[in-house]
Amino acid sequence: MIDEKAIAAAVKTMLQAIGDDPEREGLRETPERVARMYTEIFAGIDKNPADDLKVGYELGHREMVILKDIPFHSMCEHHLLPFSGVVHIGYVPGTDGRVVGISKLARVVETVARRPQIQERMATEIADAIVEGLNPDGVGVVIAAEHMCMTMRGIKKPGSKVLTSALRGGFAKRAATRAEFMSLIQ
Ligand SMILES: Nc1nc2c(ncn2[C@@H]2O[C@H](COP(=O)(O)OP(=O)(O)OP(=O)(O)O)[C@@H](O)[C@H]2O)c(=O)[nH]1
Ligand SMILES: [Zn+2]
Repeated sequence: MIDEKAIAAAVKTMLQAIGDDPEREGLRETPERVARMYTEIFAGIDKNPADDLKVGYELGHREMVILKDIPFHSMCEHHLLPFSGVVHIGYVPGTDGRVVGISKLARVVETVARRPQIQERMATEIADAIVEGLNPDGVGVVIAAEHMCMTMRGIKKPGSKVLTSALRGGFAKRAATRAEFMSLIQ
């Protein structure tokens, strides 16, 4: 449960600590506003992303399904600055041929993005949620993102892209499955 009062108090302390005046007109409502925003952008903390996959269909489909270029914004847990980009997800249904509504894959992305994150773990959590929720033959996740902590501060390398992946089941075991996925998401 997100404690908006505690967030607002902390933001007020931080504004004072950077030497600004939290009582000046422009900042007076900022602590509460940031608290409401945190409730929105960290809404995935207590959720199990596999729950997003409960509504499925046994279509008997046994070929690869891909949803690519799913846009997301998340917050890097090191600096609490955004990192943003796209996720590509592919899976091959299991022996029951169970598939989910395509939007449910994007819901999994939303759930894991709305936590303090690192990009590697985000890929892992998406892949593991699909394994748990769908029991597929295999799943592949590739994420390409730009990190504000590397563009607006620190090393300042705008345009540099971080790529991470997580492969499970047939995507990890079979080079041909992996190659099919990688060529389709290009
Ligand atoms: N592996 C990984 N690293 C990340 C991610 N997001 C941010 N980082 C890195 O986290 C690291 C934190 O490094 P520190 O040395 O503790 O912090 P810092 O002094 O602010 O580091 P600089 O960014 O190099 O200035 C940095 O190298 C960031 O680039 C991510 O999603 N995955
Ligand atoms: Zn960072």
